Amino acid sequence: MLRVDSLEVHYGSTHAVRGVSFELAEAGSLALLGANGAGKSSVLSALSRLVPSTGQVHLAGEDITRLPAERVTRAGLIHVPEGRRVFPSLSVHENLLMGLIARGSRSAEYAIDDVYDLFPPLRPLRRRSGYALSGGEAQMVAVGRGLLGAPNVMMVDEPSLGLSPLMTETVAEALITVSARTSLVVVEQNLQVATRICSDAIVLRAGEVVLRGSSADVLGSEDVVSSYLSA
Ligand SMILES: Nc1ncnc2c1ncn2[C@@H]1O[C@H](COP(=O)(O)OP(=O)(O)OP(=O)(O)O)[C@@H](O)[C@H]1O
Repeated sequence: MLRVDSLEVHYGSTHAVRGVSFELAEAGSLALLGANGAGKSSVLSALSRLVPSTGQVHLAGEDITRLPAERVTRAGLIHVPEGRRVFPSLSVHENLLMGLIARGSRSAEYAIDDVYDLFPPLRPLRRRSGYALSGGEAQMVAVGRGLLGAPNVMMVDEPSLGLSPLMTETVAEALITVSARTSLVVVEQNLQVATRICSDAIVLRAGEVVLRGSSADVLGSEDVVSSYLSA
């Protein structure tokens, strides 16, 4: 579903992503792990064309390497960014509907009611403004908005960041449900959460892939600990 070859990102003299390659099968799920500054978010930003990069990216067989950001989204590579980016002056319901713009003419995978079923706490909040949401509520809206964009692949950056253990659990359970029918790439600092959501994982250190395998194997590896301790 997604094939990434030899991805490179430079910010001036900082070489943030160094030759990263991976493949994600249909309905596959991949965690991108690593210490602060390892390059995880830069991989997602490069794939969604928010930062310049070199390398090749294929989505569902289509070469999307040179497409501008909005066409990448319309092709179905949907980025749920760190910090959620919920529109403060729109209601929960309106924020969710914004996801439909990304869907374009592709057929719907999820209806808005599916999103409320996935995140029941959002139902009574449908008229509440974005600015009045808690971090967890905003994260549910951000993921729901992504799903309404009919993702071929949804990339979720730090879903548990700043959330309570209970809210982390709600979001993780929802993403596990989503992973049964939607391909996922998840950047996550919380190793346990990431490896529960995703069947496979890669570990980045200083922009390079240093470990890849099933989530169980990666979690059991001693290298993963050292990767987290040394950026
Ligand atoms: N816009 C930018 N301009 C310059 N340097 C950047 C920019 N964004 C990231 N970097 C640098 O690129 C490297 C990789 O950062 P990135 O945010 O991709 O890492 P990360 O693994 O996602 O880290 P974190 O978990 O802290 O978000 C870091 O050295 C960071 O300082």
